[in-house]
Amino acid sequence: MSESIERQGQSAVEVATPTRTRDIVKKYGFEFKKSLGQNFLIDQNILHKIVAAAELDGTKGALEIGPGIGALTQHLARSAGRVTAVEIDNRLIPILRDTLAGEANVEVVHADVLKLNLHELFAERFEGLSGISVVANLPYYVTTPILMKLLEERLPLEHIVVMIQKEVADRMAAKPGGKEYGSLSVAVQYYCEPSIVCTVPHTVFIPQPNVDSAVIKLSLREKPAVETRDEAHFFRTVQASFAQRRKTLMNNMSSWIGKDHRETLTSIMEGCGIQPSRRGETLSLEEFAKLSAALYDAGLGLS
Ligand SMILES: C[S@@+](CC[C@H](N)C(=O)[O-])C[C@H]1O[C@@H](n2cnc3c(N)ncnc32)[C@H](O)[C@@H]1O
Repeated sequence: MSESIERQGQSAVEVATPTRTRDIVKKYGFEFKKSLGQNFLIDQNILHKIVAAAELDGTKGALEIGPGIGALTQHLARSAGRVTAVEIDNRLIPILRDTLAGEANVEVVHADVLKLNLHELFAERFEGLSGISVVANLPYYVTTPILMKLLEERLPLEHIVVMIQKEVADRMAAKPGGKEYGSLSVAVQYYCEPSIVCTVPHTVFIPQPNVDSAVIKLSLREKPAVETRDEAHFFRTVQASFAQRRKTLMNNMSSWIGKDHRETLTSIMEGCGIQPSRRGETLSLEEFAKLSAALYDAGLGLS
């Protein structure tokens, strides 16, 4: 269900102002769908910050997920060599045809990004460019599945700069020791170096969401932050360590591996320099990697 629209020239009118956005919405009789996370940005300042963080230039490609009526797309078109914007809502396709009428380097693809073969899309759209980044104001209901798809599919990305719910951004960037640090922090930091670009009040959207937002920049590492014996085992170890946050590492590990292995687990943890009485939320990525490798070598938690 993919449909492409190539554009010619340069559009002059900014989409992301309160008046222009309201005019477009009225002109097309567009009704926002909460179920698709439709909150459109109306603040030029924030758009400039998002685009600046992505470090684009004419040799780079940008993938936008969910262009809406084209507020961010316009800015990307001016900064990147090529832009591909993937939008799920067919009612927005004719609107984008108008608002992006001037942008020669933009292609709109009508699809659900979660169902799209992004490797194929990248080969078709971004071949020959010097780098590709994802830049988006993400629909909040699918933020984590979208980001995990981008990371787990090992797409050749430089940066992911996305507006997401502030609470989720804080969890992604959290360091060990706090209540925000969890398996999402470990998964994101395994693949990327995260930094919060700015926090964003709910007043810069139409309609306004119920939560505050943040722009987070995830710079992809050349190789994962830690070495693992087996990646899937590493992530299973992390999941198990956070299974019940109030429990000690020992209790979480023995629920996963089996109560009859408590002695072995004690000596494995101590061998890694990790006190069994610690909680999962205090372990660094390096410690999770050490623990996973030792369990793996002992044949524990393999399936
Ligand atoms: C938060 S709005 C952002 C709109 C625009 N980029 C802006 O900043 O004003 C999220 C957009 O993602 C689209 N969307 C939601 N789920 C999607 C999916 N699975 N694949 C592609 N686009 C999706 C929505 O229709 C909406 O246009």
